[in-house]
Amino acid sequence: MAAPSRLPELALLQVHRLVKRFGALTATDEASLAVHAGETHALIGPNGAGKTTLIHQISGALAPDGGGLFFDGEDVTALSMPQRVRGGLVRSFQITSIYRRFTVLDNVVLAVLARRPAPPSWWRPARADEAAYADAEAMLALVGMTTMADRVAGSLAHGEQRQLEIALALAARPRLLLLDEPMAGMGPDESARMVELLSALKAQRLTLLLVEHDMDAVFRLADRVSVLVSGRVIATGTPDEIRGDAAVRQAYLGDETDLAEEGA
Ligand SMILES: Nc1ncnc2c1ncn2[C@@H]1O[C@H](COP(=O)(O)OP(=O)(O)OP(=O)(O)O)[C@@H](O)[C@H]1O
Repeated sequence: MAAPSRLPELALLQVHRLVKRFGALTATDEASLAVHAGETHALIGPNGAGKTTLIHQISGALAPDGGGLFFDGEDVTALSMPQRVRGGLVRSFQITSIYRRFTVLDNVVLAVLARRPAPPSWWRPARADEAAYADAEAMLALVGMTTMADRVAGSLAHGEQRQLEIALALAARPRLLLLDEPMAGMGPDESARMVELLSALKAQRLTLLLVEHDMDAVFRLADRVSVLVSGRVIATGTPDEIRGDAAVRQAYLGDETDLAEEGA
């Protein structure tokens, strides 16, 4: 038998010909995508292209109508969201359980304790669990919130809350972190801080799949970019390859200058 001309692509996450229909609308139309371990992969596309719908299927919030999802080689298509989270496939900003009257640090400690299947010391005050506090402090350091540890979560500004949400997601020990529009609703200063935070995660080689409209951030952060148009991935490549791709430029006609100028 002849040897294959190419080894199959090794991916941490493989999205294979995924289909999602809403009535007559095909929101995900045989979309395929591979996210490699350790990379920052951005998913971009015009409004209504199906980015959020695709992320929801990857996280397990929505069941696809066809195709499959493979995480670290395992078919996870039929797994529930909690099962995926336990396996390390975690979406940030799905966690709405910020306890507004608790401190920032206590919020992260609770998230650290929650990931333990059966904590042996569940009946002891959380303060007693030094390891959980050490873990939580390390996560706050990673998201740049060490100096905010003792603040009440309800007093945080919008951008700071999103930083905290990333710390909470990190507490689940993700192997792949899905980020749906992390800069949404942020001003320039908050966006710059979020880019810094994501750069820190990238430096740790955490695998990231990022949906973002801020092209400047996308082209600065991403190792590879996939472009979704009408539910289909029409191109995947490095930021330079994507910027020069004729089909992508065509799809982004209205935003062409954005693509050409940002991150250049
Ligand atoms: N629950 C739903 N029921 C019906 N149609 C839906 C539903 N969710 C999304 N859609 C439709 O599916 C298509 C893709 O939507 P989606 O929100 O995934 O796109 P998007 O690329 O994330 O858009 P945006 O960039 O504007 O956030 C749109 O036409 C949208 O109206």
